Amino acid sequence: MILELHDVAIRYMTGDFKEIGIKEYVIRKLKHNYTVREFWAVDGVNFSLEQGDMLGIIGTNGAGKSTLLKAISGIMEPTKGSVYREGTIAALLELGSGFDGDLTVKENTYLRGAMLGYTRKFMDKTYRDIIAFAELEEYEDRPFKQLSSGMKSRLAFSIASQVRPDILILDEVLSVGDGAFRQKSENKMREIIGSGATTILVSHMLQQVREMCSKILWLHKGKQIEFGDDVEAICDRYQNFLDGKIKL
Ligand SMILES: Nc1ncnc2c1ncn2[C@@H]1O[C@H](COP(=O)(O)OP(=O)(O)OP(=O)(O)O)[C@@H](O)[C@H]1O
Repeated sequence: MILELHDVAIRYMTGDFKEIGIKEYVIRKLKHNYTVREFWAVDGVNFSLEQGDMLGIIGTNGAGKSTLLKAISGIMEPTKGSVYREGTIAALLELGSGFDGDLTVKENTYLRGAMLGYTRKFMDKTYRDIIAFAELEEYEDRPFKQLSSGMKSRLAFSIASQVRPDILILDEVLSVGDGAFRQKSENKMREIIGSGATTILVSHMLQQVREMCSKILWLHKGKQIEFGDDVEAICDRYQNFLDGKIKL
């Protein structure tokens, strides 16, 4: 067992103090219309993964997929339940975030490596491969903010995939970048899966999920509809739901 989620639920508070700021808070308090609404974006998710699994998370917009990934990667604590993970974890969420625009591409690469728990020595050894894979040799001494968004995601993908985490989380990563890079990143993903890493992928491209994943988690409005290794059957039912043949 490399990852286990037990009854995970995540609540967002909307309109609370943190979101609206102090001025608005005081105004609303004085007018007696300060209300905080709670919203459960993820509610009651249970599943576990073994080493080498590739999980595909599917569900329509707002199903809770990205929110769940944040809890899995540790960016967010679940409001209820628990997430147990083993080994190193690298998450490619909101590509390009977590970088410092004013630092160079090289500095950012080392920084990201350190955030993933890798030593300077390891990064010295891996750095050239990271830059070569991202095809950013000409940019290594430029400030990160000068990269195009496609280049930023290439760098993020390259770092996460070259450093070989035990668990790799990808949020729609394979749909960014141009055609040539997409092919290259898909091949890299297969290599990572082949090497025994556990991978989690969120994708709206059902065909990609069918081809690459060994397990499927289907979320709808925060609830877990299905989880299992019968990829074809779950994807078929999800497709039927998308086509309006199944109601939830
Ligand atoms: N910071 C936030 N505060 C309040 N509500 C939020 C916040 N972030 C997300 N939500 C809500 O939580 C729900 C789940 O959002 P999430 O981004 O996890 O969905 P998703 O399945 O990844 O969607 P998509 O496929 O559109 O990317 C949505 O209804 C969204 O509006």
